Amino acid sequence: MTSQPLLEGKDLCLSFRQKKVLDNISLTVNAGQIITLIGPNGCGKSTLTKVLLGLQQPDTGSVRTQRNLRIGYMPQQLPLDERMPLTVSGFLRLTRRSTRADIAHWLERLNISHLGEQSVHKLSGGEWQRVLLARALLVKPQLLVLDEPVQGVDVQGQLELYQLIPALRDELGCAVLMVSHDLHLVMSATDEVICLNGHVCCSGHPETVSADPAYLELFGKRLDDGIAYYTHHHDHEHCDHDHGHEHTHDHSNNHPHDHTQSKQHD
Ligand SMILES: Nc1ncnc2c1ncn2[C@@H]1O[C@H](COP(=O)(O)OP(=O)(O)OP(=O)(O)O)[C@@H](O)[C@H]1O
Repeated sequence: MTSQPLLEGKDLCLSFRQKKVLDNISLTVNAGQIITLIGPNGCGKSTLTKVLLGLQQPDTGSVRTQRNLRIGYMPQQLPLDERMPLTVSGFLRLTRRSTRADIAHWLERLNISHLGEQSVHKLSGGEWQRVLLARALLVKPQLLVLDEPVQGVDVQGQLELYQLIPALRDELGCAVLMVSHDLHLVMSATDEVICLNGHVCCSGHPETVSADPAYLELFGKRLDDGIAYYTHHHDHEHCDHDHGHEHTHDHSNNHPHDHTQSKQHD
């Protein structure tokens, strides 16, 4: 029996001042799946995310979500009024139906318990990202939507956050839709990649996308320039070689896809 998708966007088009930002994009998010949208700056990743969340109307196309779907959204930016005194715990209590116990749980799970009474205006970029993630988790999401979750986070912190995402998916049984600039950083944390540049350039398992001519056209130059990149070594077995979607992972510890050892410099 196949279950209904959590979310389905069909033939989405959107232009801003005659510039086509979304060009006939369709995508489906199924329960438990981690999907990553990648693409260069300004290619429409955040816009697509907002359209899928119903925060932005498409010109044409449709979005269908499962009834009463609980979505935890971590936006790219959340401007706060600097004049408003607000602690981290106070900020998280603004989330609907959040309890003190849930807040304490997520602060501890994300290793930021020590920040509970700190002013939200005095946090580092990486700390703020974790607070925003805690806020998204407090709604007990069936779908977690993360727009550039590692923005302002140092490289070690980025690796930790990307290792955390599949673990959170397993703990909550939720699906994840996230936005990233860097396929090689996220490839161990994602089941499917959708590479955008207005339209969908290519999509599929991260290994497949990283070798796709359309992906290399967009990102290949970066590798030629000699910037550090990752080689991904599988620690799991694929059941379906043709489609590459079904695979079993070893989730026996908190870091189910620890690929940090495979970092290679060009
Ligand atoms: N509300 C808006 N009005 C006009 N133009 C917009 C609006 N929102 C986004 N754009 C434009 O649409 C394009 C896509 O923006 P979007 O934020 O979706 O890109 P992105 O892929 O998320 O970029 P980045 O990686 O830099 O975050 C950009 O050229 C942006 O300037």
